[in-house]
Amino acid sequence: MMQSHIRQSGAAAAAAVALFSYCTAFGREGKKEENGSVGVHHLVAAALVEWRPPRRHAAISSAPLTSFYPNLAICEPIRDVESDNDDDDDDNDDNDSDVGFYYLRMNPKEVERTSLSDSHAIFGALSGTGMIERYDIYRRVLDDVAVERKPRGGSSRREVVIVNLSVGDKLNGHGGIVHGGILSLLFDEAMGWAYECLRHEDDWLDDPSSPVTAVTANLTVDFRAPFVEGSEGVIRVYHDERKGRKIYFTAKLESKDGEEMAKGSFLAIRMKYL
Ligand SMILES: CCCCCCCCCCCCCCCC(=O)SCCNC(=O)CCNC(=O)[C@H](O)C(C)(C)COP(=O)(O)OP(=O)(O)OC[C@H]1O[C@@H](n2cnc3c(N)ncnc32)[C@H](O)[C@@H]1OP(=O)(O)O
Repeated sequence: MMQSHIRQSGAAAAAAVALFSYCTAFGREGKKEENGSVGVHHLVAAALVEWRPPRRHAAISSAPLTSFYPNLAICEPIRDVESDNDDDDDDNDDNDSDVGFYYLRMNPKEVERTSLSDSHAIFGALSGTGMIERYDIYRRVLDDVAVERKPRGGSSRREVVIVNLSVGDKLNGHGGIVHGGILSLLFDEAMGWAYECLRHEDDWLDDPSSPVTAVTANLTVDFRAPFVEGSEGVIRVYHDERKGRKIYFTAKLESKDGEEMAKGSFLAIRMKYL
């Protein structure tokens, strides 16, 4: 109802830039700039009790609340990125360009695995100043029209999750360059969230009654450019294919300027007994 749509065709990059710019325009403490231009309306999830994401995130994560972790987010209309894209001519758009989506921020504290802050690598031991300073996960949600048009079956490549992240100066390999193992970790986690998001889609699991816990069986990362300490970036995870228990993903890490810093491919396998 209140959701705005980000145009998929030609505007995805703009959306990402807007998302990134917006996320990084505010401090980690979530202070909103005076006279900030984003998000005037908000819906608060009724079930939200303990944790509320800063408004800066809510502004890019408009969502009609669904049964999918219903207490994850405060919802506000997303920023209208179309206004940043005036080159687009509405009259000339074909139907496909009307397909829309928005991003919904996920809350790790709602999830048993990631809420184990003492033992979780990203949200626990390696979280903090100089280390993983930000790891904000957003599920990409299709609007109603897009859902209707979404290809069914196991081989529809699409972006599932993005992660807005920042890494400090204490996780390097070479001086000033973030350790490749750390980047692999960041990729691996992002893929895990993508899997979790997919498996909650009604039509996605061919056999919902079978075990749904998945683990990473294979992870390959190509490092394209040094990700320097103190950098911010965005990981985009794409679901490529599903073959029975095997789920294939690819991902890329983009710098703040949109440069591809690394890309990864993943195979997650649903376990037999968990
Ligand atoms: C909003 C909510 C957010 C939630 C937020 C939480 C998210 C939560 C998500 C969890 C994601 C966590 C993200 C961190 C992910 C880790 O870090 S997990 C930890 C690291 N990974 C592990 O410990 C896995 C260890 N390995 C294993 O347990 C087992 O080898 C596996 C992967 C379960 C496979 O064992 P298996 O089921 O016995 O496999 P098997 O029947 O032999 O083979 C099945 C198929 O897979 C193939 N295969 C098996 N292994 C491989 C391989 N390494 N390479 C290629 N193919 C393979 C086989 O060839 C076979 O293929 P088909 O013949 O069917 O075509």
